[in-house]
Amino acid sequence: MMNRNGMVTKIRTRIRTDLFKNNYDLVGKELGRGKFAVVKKCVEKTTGKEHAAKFLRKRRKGQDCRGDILNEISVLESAEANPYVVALHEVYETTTEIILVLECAAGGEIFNQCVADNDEAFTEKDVIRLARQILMGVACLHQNNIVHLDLKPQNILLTSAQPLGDIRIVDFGLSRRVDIVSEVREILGTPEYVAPEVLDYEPISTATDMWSIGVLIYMMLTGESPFLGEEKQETFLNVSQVNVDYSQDVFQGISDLAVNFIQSLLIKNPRKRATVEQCLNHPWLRLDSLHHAVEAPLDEQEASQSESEPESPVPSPE
Ligand SMILES: Cc1cnc(Nc2ccc(CC#N)cc2)nc1Nc1cc(C2CC2)[nH]n1
Repeated sequence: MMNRNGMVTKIRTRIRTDLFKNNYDLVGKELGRGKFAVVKKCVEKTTGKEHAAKFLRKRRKGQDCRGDILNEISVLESAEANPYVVALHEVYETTTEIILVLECAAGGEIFNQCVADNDEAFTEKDVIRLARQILMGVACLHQNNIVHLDLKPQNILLTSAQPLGDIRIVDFGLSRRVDIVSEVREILGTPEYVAPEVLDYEPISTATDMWSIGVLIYMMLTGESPFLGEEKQETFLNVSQVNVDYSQDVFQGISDLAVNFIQSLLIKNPRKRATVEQCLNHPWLRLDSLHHAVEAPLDEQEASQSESEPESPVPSPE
């Protein structure tokens, strides 16, 4: 069943009402905290396996938000077959909260690598591999007519940071089914990463996520947030005017194909933006396979080397 703004309230997962703490021990410090949720690492008593418990308050600002939480669960269920969307293990309910027991991605947020200094920063080859995984996860959502609406470096986790593992897309608290939702009632997401149509209260679509992916890849390659201003208003203006710095200062050592990939996404008109399928076919993502190609004769290698990118780590912000 779907309510007025495209949120599903029917789910397959059994909601347990026995005590979460009978089956799990909470360990270590908090993993994350939002306005209405806190995430803590926990260990399942019967298996010793680590999970992440997301405690979601059912009542927010005096409103019953149980339907929103069931929507998040339903989105996780629809992507359960995709390896790059975080897996849902169990669900518990108390009088005040719903607890999602989720797969634990031990490597944490890619945000930390985006802002890391040189030796821990991503190489372009790392970013190509991780970008492909992000796109395959988002493709699964878009094929189910679901938009994430909060794609940002804090919501892309790693199974392992050293050695660099695989990504997991998390936090479907703002997700919507696009076949129902065409208008945004309030500004969703984080200003630095949201598409112009969200700021202009215009219809959202799968293209709204593609803009955010453009911002994500820009940050993973350069360590800089393309639209971030001193104040929120400046950030909004930068997004609305698509003020992006593609200069050599920011992109030195990064391939032209990578820049072209980002430019195909940071486009104001949503209809002109690349779709997730078009991104998965972009030559930049095949650059990585070039490095494994049979060694070309030296003169061809030097020629191709000028287009493709050296192995140097991407620059961190000054
Ligand atoms: C090691 C770790 C470190 N930092 C975070 N941050 C974080 C980011 C976004 C959200 C927002 C959400 N959802 C919650 C925590 N999550 C971690 N592991 C998780 C976190 C999770 C599931 C998603 C909670 N599995 N493994």
